[in-house]
Amino acid sequence: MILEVKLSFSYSGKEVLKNVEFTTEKGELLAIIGPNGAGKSTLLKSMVGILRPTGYVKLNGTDLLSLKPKERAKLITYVPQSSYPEFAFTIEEFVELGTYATRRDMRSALKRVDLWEKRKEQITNLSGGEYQLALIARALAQGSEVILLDEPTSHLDINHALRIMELLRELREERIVITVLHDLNLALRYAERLILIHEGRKRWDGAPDELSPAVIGEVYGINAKIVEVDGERLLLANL
Ligand SMILES: Nc1ncnc2c1ncn2[C@@H]1O[C@H](COP(=O)(O)OP(=O)(O)OP(=O)(O)O)[C@@H](O)[C@H]1O
Repeated sequence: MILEVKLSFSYSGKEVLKNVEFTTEKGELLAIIGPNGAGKSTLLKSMVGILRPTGYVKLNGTDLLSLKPKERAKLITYVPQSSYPEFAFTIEEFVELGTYATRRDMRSALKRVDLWEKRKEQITNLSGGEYQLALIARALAQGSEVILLDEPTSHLDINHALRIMELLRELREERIVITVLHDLNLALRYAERLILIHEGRKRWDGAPDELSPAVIGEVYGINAKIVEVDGERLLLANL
């Protein structure tokens, strides 16, 4: 399974995504990093067809952007940045809603994120972290080959954040998983590949081990240092 992407996008004349090009495959957890306003969400929304970019998103040679929305939705799923649900569904209704999920898909997705026991509860009763897990379960139930996540660990405590990263690492064996991450240390630790976006362009692309503090420092406008602790690379930063 191979995904080839080349995209540009403008918001009413202002180009915010400038010919961003990359290829990824199943088995590689790909993290998109970059400062606020760099174009990361725009990239994901363009890939899933919420926005109408120019370029292509080819899955095994088929351009997903040329498919009808219903057909596209079976192949690529987007987990948005968590915003609080407005309607009082139960968790199981929420996961089934608007997807092609069967009851069996729904059950296995909820079990996978540890929400099966709570399935009869109202979605509005969940904590921020549990709601994020429900969003991910909904995407899993959809069963698409490509899953895009926009900052799945924001608002989460360290325990939930690590659980989600472990889940993504597991999922990347079965699907193409691309996630926007703000937490660079989570990205360094869990991703196998990083793409750094800056001012709408791809600024850097490579393995976390190869990312230099100088590039991070320049793009984020900080003094960055990478130290090694117990074999893991950790980013330290100050202004
Ligand atoms: N609806 C919109 N109309 C006009 N400009 C927009 C719109 N949404 C985003 N932008 C602009 O596009 C650029 C990229 O925004 P985007 O949300 O993709 O950045 P991001 O990297 O995801 O940022 P963050 O990390 O803060 O979520 C920003 O300059 C932003 O102001």
